[in-house]
Amino acid sequence: MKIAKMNGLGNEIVILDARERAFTPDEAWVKALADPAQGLGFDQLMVLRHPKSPLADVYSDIWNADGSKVAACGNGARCVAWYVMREMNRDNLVIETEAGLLGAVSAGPNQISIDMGEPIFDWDRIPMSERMDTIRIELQVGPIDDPILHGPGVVSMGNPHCVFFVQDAELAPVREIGPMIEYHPLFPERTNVGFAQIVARNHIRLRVWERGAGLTKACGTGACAALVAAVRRRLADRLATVEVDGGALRIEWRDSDNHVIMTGPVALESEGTVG
Ligand SMILES: N[C@@H](CCC[C@H](N)C(=O)O)C(=O)O
Repeated sequence: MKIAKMNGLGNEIVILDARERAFTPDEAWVKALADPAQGLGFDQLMVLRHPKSPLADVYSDIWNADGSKVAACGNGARCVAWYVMREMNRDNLVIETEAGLLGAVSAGPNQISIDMGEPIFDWDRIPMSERMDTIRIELQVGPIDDPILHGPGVVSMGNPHCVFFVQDAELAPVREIGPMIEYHPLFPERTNVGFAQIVARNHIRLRVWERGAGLTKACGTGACAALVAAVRRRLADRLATVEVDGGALRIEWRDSDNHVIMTGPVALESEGTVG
Protein backbone atom coordinates (compact mmCIF):
# COMPACT_ATOMS: atom_id res chain seq x y z
CA MET A 1 0.00 0.00 0.00
CA LYS A 2 1.18 3.53 -0.73
CA ILE A 3 1.70 5.70 2.34
CA ALA A 4 2.43 9.42 2.63
CA LYS A 5 3.26 11.69 5.52
CA MET A 6 1.72 15.11 5.01
CA ASN A 7 0.66 18.06 7.10
CA GLY A 8 -2.01 20.73 6.96
CA LEU A 9 -0.57 23.75 8.78
CA GLY A 10 1.43 21.42 11.03
CA ASN A 11 -1.54 19.13 11.79
CA GLU A 12 0.28 15.84 11.17
CA ILE A 13 -1.53 13.58 8.72
CA VAL A 14 -0.67 10.12 7.36
CA ILE A 15 -2.43 8.92 4.21
CA LEU A 16 -2.61 5.17 3.71
CA ASP A 17 -3.90 4.08 0.32
CA ALA A 18 -5.96 0.92 0.87
CA ARG A 19 -7.82 1.13 -2.45
CA GLU A 20 -6.07 -1.87 -3.93
CA ARG A 21 -5.93 -3.98 -0.77
CA ALA A 22 -8.76 -4.19 1.76
CA PHE A 23 -7.17 -3.20 5.06
CA THR A 24 -8.76 -2.00 8.28
CA PRO A 25 -6.26 -1.18 11.01
CA ASP A 26 -7.05 -2.11 14.60
CA GLU A 27 -6.56 0.29 17.51
CA ALA A 28 -3.12 -1.11 18.43
CA TRP A 29 -1.87 -0.74 14.82
CA VAL A 30 -3.09 2.88 14.65
CA LYS A 31 -1.49 3.77 17.98
CA ALA A 32 1.83 2.19 17.00
CA LEU A 33 1.94 4.10 13.69
CA ALA A 34 0.98 7.32 15.50
CA ASP A 35 3.85 6.93 17.96
CA PRO A 36 6.91 8.69 16.46
CA ALA A 37 9.19 6.31 18.39
CA GLN A 38 7.70 3.26 16.61
CA GLY A 39 5.96 4.63 13.52
CA LEU A 40 5.63 7.78 11.42
CA GLY A 41 3.89 9.86 14.07
CA PHE A 42 0.61 11.61 13.26
CA ASP A 43 -2.42 13.36 14.67
CA GLN A 44 -4.81 11.73 12.16
CA LEU A 45 -4.62 8.75 9.81
CA MET A 46 -6.63 8.95 6.58
CA VAL A 47 -7.23 5.51 4.98
CA LEU A 48 -8.28 5.76 1.33
CA ARG A 49 -10.86 3.38 -0.12
CA HIS A 50 -12.97 3.17 -3.25
CA PRO A 51 -16.03 5.42 -2.83
CA LYS A 52 -19.49 4.03 -2.08
CA SER A 53 -21.27 7.03 -3.65
CA PRO A 54 -21.26 7.38 -7.45
CA LEU A 55 -20.75 11.13 -6.87
CA ALA A 56 -17.44 10.69 -5.05
CA ASP A 57 -13.89 10.11 -6.33
CA VAL A 58 -12.46 8.59 -3.16
CA TYR A 59 -13.58 7.50 0.32
CA SER A 60 -11.58 8.31 3.42
CA ASP A 61 -11.83 6.59 6.78
CA ILE A 62 -10.26 8.64 9.60
CA TRP A 63 -8.56 7.67 12.85
CA ASN A 64 -7.18 9.84 15.65
CA ALA A 65 -3.74 9.12 17.14
CA ASP A 66 -5.36 7.43 20.17
CA GLY A 67 -6.95 4.80 17.90
CA SER A 68 -10.48 6.28 17.95
CA LYS A 69 -12.32 6.37 14.63
CA VAL A 70 -13.85 9.73 13.65
CA ALA A 71 -16.09 11.09 10.91
CA ALA A 72 -14.40 14.40 10.02
CA CYS A 73 -10.97 15.99 9.73
CA GLY A 74 -10.59 19.27 7.83
CA ASN A 75 -6.81 19.38 7.47
CA GLY A 76 -6.75 15.69 6.59
CA ALA A 77 -9.40 16.30 3.90
CA ARG A 78 -7.18 18.97 2.30
CA CYS A 79 -4.24 16.51 2.30
CA VAL A 80 -6.38 13.72 0.78
CA ALA A 81 -7.69 16.13 -1.87
CA TRP A 82 -4.16 17.21 -2.85
CA TYR A 83 -2.90 13.58 -2.93
CA VAL A 84 -5.75 12.29 -5.11
CA MET A 85 -5.84 15.40 -7.37
CA ARG A 86 -2.13 14.86 -8.09
CA GLU A 87 -2.77 11.22 -8.98
CA MET A 88 -5.82 11.99 -11.18
CA ASN A 89 -4.31 15.16 -12.64
CA ARG A 90 -7.44 17.07 -11.65
CA ASP A 91 -8.09 20.36 -9.88
CA ASN A 92 -11.35 19.34 -8.20
CA LEU A 93 -12.86 16.19 -6.73
CA VAL A 94 -15.31 14.84 -4.18
CA ILE A 95 -14.20 13.03 -1.03
CA GLU A 96 -16.67 10.75 0.73
CA THR A 97 -16.40 10.44 4.52
CA GLU A 98 -18.59 9.09 7.30
CA ALA A 99 -19.79 12.71 7.71
CA GLY A 100 -20.83 13.05 4.04
CA LEU A 101 -19.50 14.24 0.69
CA LEU A 102 -16.91 17.03 0.65
CA GLY A 103 -16.25 18.98 -2.54
CA ALA A 104 -12.60 20.01 -2.94
CA VAL A 105 -10.98 22.44 -5.38
CA SER A 106 -7.41 23.50 -5.93
CA ALA A 107 -6.96 27.10 -4.77
CA GLY A 108 -3.39 27.59 -6.04
CA PRO A 109 -0.10 25.75 -5.55
CA ASN A 110 -0.44 23.53 -2.46
CA GLN A 111 -3.64 25.33 -1.46
CA ILE A 112 -6.95 23.50 -1.26
CA SER A 113 -10.51 24.68 -0.57
CA ILE A 114 -12.94 22.20 0.93
CA ASP A 115 -16.69 22.60 1.22
CA MET A 116 -17.16 21.27 4.75
CA GLY A 117 -20.95 21.29 4.48
CA GLU A 118 -23.48 22.72 6.92
CA PRO A 119 -22.74 23.16 10.63
CA ILE A 120 -25.00 21.24 13.04
CA PHE A 121 -26.38 22.94 16.16
CA ASP A 122 -28.96 20.44 17.50
CA TRP A 123 -27.82 19.39 20.98
CA ASP A 124 -28.65 15.72 20.36
CA ARG A 125 -26.74 15.63 17.06
CA ILE A 126 -23.53 17.16 18.53
CA PRO A 127 -24.12 14.89 20.52
CA MET A 128 -24.71 16.27 24.02
CA SER A 129 -26.26 14.39 26.92
CA GLU A 130 -28.62 17.27 27.90
CA ARG A 131 -30.86 19.61 25.93
CA MET A 132 -29.17 23.04 25.78
CA ASP A 133 -29.03 26.10 23.57
CA THR A 134 -25.76 25.45 21.72
CA ILE A 135 -25.12 29.16 21.06
CA ARG A 136 -23.96 29.30 24.68
CA ILE A 137 -24.19 26.21 26.84
CA GLU A 138 -24.37 26.07 30.62
CA LEU A 139 -20.85 24.95 31.39
CA GLN A 140 -18.28 26.72 33.48
CA VAL A 141 -14.79 25.99 34.73
CA GLY A 142 -13.55 27.32 38.09
CA PRO A 143 -15.34 28.81 41.10
CA ILE A 144 -19.13 29.24 40.70
CA ASP A 145 -19.01 32.96 41.50
CA ASP A 146 -15.82 33.67 39.51
CA PRO A 147 -15.37 31.09 36.71
CA ILE A 148 -12.21 31.23 34.60
CA LEU A 149 -14.13 29.97 31.54
CA HIS A 150 -17.85 29.79 30.91
CA GLY A 151 -20.64 29.59 28.34
CA PRO A 152 -18.90 27.99 25.36
CA GLY A 153 -20.64 27.59 22.01
CA VAL A 154 -21.08 24.08 20.65
CA VAL A 155 -21.06 23.09 16.98
CA SER A 156 -20.68 19.87 15.01
CA MET A 157 -18.80 19.99 11.72
CA GLY A 158 -19.33 16.24 11.38
CA ASN A 159 -17.42 16.03 14.68
CA PRO A 160 -18.14 17.76 18.00
CA HIS A 161 -16.55 21.08 18.98
CA CYS A 162 -16.91 23.06 22.20
CA VAL A 163 -15.58 26.62 21.70
CA PHE A 164 -14.66 28.90 24.60
CA PHE A 165 -14.19 32.60 23.81
CA VAL A 166 -11.15 33.92 25.66
CA GLN A 167 -9.41 37.29 26.05
CA ASP A 168 -5.96 35.91 25.16
CA ALA A 169 -5.57 32.56 23.40
CA GLU A 170 -1.83 32.44 24.24
CA LEU A 171 -2.70 32.39 27.95
CA ALA A 172 -5.61 29.94 27.62
CA PRO A 173 -5.16 26.83 29.80
CA VAL A 174 -5.46 24.49 26.79
CA ARG A 175 -3.51 21.54 28.22
CA GLU A 176 -5.11 21.81 31.66
CA ILE A 177 -8.77 22.40 30.72
CA GLY A 178 -8.83 20.71 27.28
CA PRO A 179 -8.78 17.11 28.58
CA MET A 180 -11.35 17.89 31.32
CA ILE A 181 -13.83 19.19 28.75
CA GLU A 182 -12.97 16.46 26.20
CA TYR A 183 -14.20 13.86 28.74
CA HIS A 184 -16.99 15.96 30.33
CA PRO A 185 -20.23 13.95 30.80
CA LEU A 186 -22.12 16.54 28.72
CA PHE A 187 -20.34 15.04 25.68
CA PRO A 188 -21.05 11.29 25.47
CA GLU A 189 -18.76 10.91 22.43
CA ARG A 190 -16.16 13.31 23.91
CA THR A 191 -15.44 16.60 22.18
CA ASN A 192 -12.76 18.76 20.59
CA VAL A 193 -12.16 21.91 22.66
CA GLY A 194 -11.37 25.28 21.07
CA PHE A 195 -10.04 28.42 22.79
CA ALA A 196 -10.88 31.33 20.48
CA GLN A 197 -9.79 34.94 20.80
CA ILE A 198 -11.60 37.51 18.66
CA VAL A 199 -8.77 39.72 17.38
CA ALA A 200 -11.04 41.54 14.91
CA ARG A 201 -14.35 40.72 13.24
CA ASN A 202 -12.36 39.07 10.42
CA HIS A 203 -9.56 37.56 12.50
CA ILE A 204 -9.79 34.82 15.13
CA ARG A 205 -6.81 33.40 17.02
CA LEU A 206 -7.52 29.78 17.91
CA ARG A 207 -5.88 26.96 19.84
CA VAL A 208 -7.51 23.54 19.90
CA TRP A 209 -7.30 20.58 22.23
CA GLU A 210 -8.28 17.79 19.86
CA ARG A 211 -10.30 14.79 20.94
CA GLY A 212 -8.01 11.79 20.60
CA ALA A 213 -4.89 13.79 19.66
CA GLY A 214 -4.36 16.55 22.28
CA LEU A 215 -3.00 20.00 21.47
CA THR A 216 -2.25 20.12 17.74
CA LYS A 217 -0.78 22.89 15.60
CA ALA A 218 -3.99 23.18 13.59
CA CYS A 219 -7.52 21.82 13.49
CA GLY A 220 -9.51 22.49 10.33
CA THR A 221 -12.93 21.51 11.64
CA GLY A 222 -12.04 23.42 14.84
CA ALA A 223 -11.39 26.56 12.78
CA CYS A 224 -14.77 26.15 11.01
CA ALA A 225 -16.52 25.59 14.36
CA ALA A 226 -14.85 28.66 15.94
CA LEU A 227 -15.92 30.94 13.07
CA VAL A 228 -19.48 29.60 13.11
CA ALA A 229 -19.76 29.85 16.91
CA ALA A 230 -18.42 33.45 16.76
CA VAL A 231 -20.85 34.46 13.98
CA ARG A 232 -23.78 32.98 15.91
CA ARG A 233 -22.85 35.31 18.81
CA ARG A 234 -22.35 38.26 16.42
CA LEU A 235 -18.67 38.44 17.35
CA ALA A 236 -17.31 37.90 13.83
CA ASP A 237 -18.12 38.33 10.14
CA ARG A 238 -18.94 35.32 7.97
CA LEU A 239 -15.52 35.44 6.28
CA ALA A 240 -12.45 35.47 8.51
CA THR A 241 -8.87 34.38 8.90
CA VAL A 242 -8.53 31.81 11.65
CA GLU A 243 -4.98 31.84 12.93
CA VAL A 244 -3.88 28.56 14.51
CA ASP A 245 -0.43 27.65 15.88
CA GLY A 246 0.64 26.34 12.45
CA GLY A 247 -0.52 29.36 10.38
CA ALA A 248 -3.71 30.75 8.87
CA LEU A 249 -6.88 29.25 7.43
CA ARG A 250 -9.49 31.23 5.51
CA ILE A 251 -12.95 30.23 6.67
CA GLU A 252 -16.22 31.38 5.13
CA TRP A 253 -19.68 30.46 6.39
CA ARG A 254 -21.69 31.15 3.23
CA ASP A 255 -25.00 32.92 3.59
CA SER A 256 -26.26 31.56 0.26
CA ASP A 257 -26.30 27.85 1.16
CA ASN A 258 -25.23 27.67 4.83
CA HIS A 259 -22.05 25.76 3.87
CA VAL A 260 -18.67 26.35 5.51
CA ILE A 261 -15.70 26.68 3.14
CA MET A 262 -12.19 26.12 4.47
CA THR A 263 -9.11 27.13 2.45
CA GLY A 264 -5.53 26.46 3.45
CA PRO A 265 -2.20 24.85 2.60
CA VAL A 266 -0.95 21.28 2.52
CA ALA A 267 2.61 19.96 2.52
CA LEU A 268 3.98 16.57 1.48
CA GLU A 269 6.78 15.46 3.83
CA SER A 270 7.61 11.95 2.58
CA GLU A 271 6.05 8.98 0.80
CA GLY A 272 6.68 5.31 0.22
CA THR A 273 5.01 1.91 0.52
CA VAL A 274 4.10 -0.33 3.44
CA GLY A 275 2.87 -3.93 3.98
N1 LIG B 1 -7.40 17.64 12.98
C1 LIG B 1 -8.73 17.63 12.61
C2 LIG B 1 -9.79 17.02 13.44
C3 LIG B 1 -9.58 15.52 13.60
C4 LIG B 1 -10.65 14.79 14.34
C5 LIG B 1 -10.86 15.27 15.75
N2 LIG B 1 -9.70 15.13 16.59
C6 LIG B 1 -12.05 14.50 16.36
O1 LIG B 1 -11.85 13.57 17.13
O2 LIG B 1 -13.18 14.89 16.05
C7 LIG B 1 -9.16 18.69 11.66
O3 LIG B 1 -8.28 19.24 10.97
O4 LIG B 1 -10.35 18.92 11.51
